[in-house]
Amino acid sequence: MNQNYKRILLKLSGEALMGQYEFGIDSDVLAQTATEVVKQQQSGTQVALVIGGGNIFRGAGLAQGGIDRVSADQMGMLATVMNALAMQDAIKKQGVNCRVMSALKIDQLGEEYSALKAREFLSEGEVVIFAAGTGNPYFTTDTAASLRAIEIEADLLLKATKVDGIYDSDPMKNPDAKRYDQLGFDEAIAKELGVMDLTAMVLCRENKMPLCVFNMFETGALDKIVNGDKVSGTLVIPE
Ligand SMILES: Nc1ncnc2c1ncn2[C@@H]1O[C@H](COP(=O)(O)OP(=O)(O)O)[C@@H](O)[C@H]1O
Ligand SMILES: O=c1ccn([C@@H]2O[C@H](COP(=O)(O)OP(=O)(O)O)[C@@H](O)[C@H]2O)c(=O)[nH]1
Repeated sequence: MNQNYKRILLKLSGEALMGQYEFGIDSDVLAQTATEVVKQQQSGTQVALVIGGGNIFRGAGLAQGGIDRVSADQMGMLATVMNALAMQDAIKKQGVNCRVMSALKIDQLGEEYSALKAREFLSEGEVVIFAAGTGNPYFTTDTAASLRAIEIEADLLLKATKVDGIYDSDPMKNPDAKRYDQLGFDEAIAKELGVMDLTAMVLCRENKMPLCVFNMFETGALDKIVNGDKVSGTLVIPE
């Protein structure tokens, strides 16, 4: 049993699932990610997931192409449902019960979201994937991840992304950017450090939800973080 975190919420960007492709899902990445999740579940940590949809559709991009923003965001939310179904399958194939709970009603594909039910499923050892973001347009899956982490009373929100933490400026644009090992929400919000959207950050700050940003391609990183071992990543702590 991991001593540090009993229940975690892991946010994966949709783009991370693309792996070597330019669109869609790389089955190797899917299986590797499922293995890391299953490892946590089997060592006694309760794991909930939020997966983005950027590997399929992003509302803002579709809207730029002329689709009404609300419809475009609904398409984005449906993309997160597709990713959730793929991950559910990959986790189940490794012998672990996994449930999709959707913020939009899609009865045949997953059940309607309920925080109380989600907590029960997690307590019973199921992995729970929260699909369709918050269910509302103009939001992101980062915000959905913060909200769900708070609602299910997670001990930690983890954002797995392409970079290995939060820097003082975007490391993809500035090669001299410096990474924080740790910082407070006030500083992250005041400096508008772009790794997570502000709505998500503010929700975490107001509800004292600690956040860890790490590189999802670093094998074993999730395990180390949950066990309190050092990885290159950034911990954002509530003040
Ligand atoms: N201060 C910062 N620290 C770290 N990453 C940042 C920062 N500002 C912007 N970013 C960018 O945020 C991205 C991570 O966010 P993510 O939500 O995974 O990607 P996307 O917004 O493409 O879905 C990184 O690829 C990085 O380029
Ligand atoms: O609460 C939400 C969450 C997501 N989305 C839509 O779903 C898309 C995919 O989510 P996101 O961009 O957060 O995915 P990621 O960048 O993590 O892959 C977004 O662009 C939005 O169009 C939304 O409308 N409401």
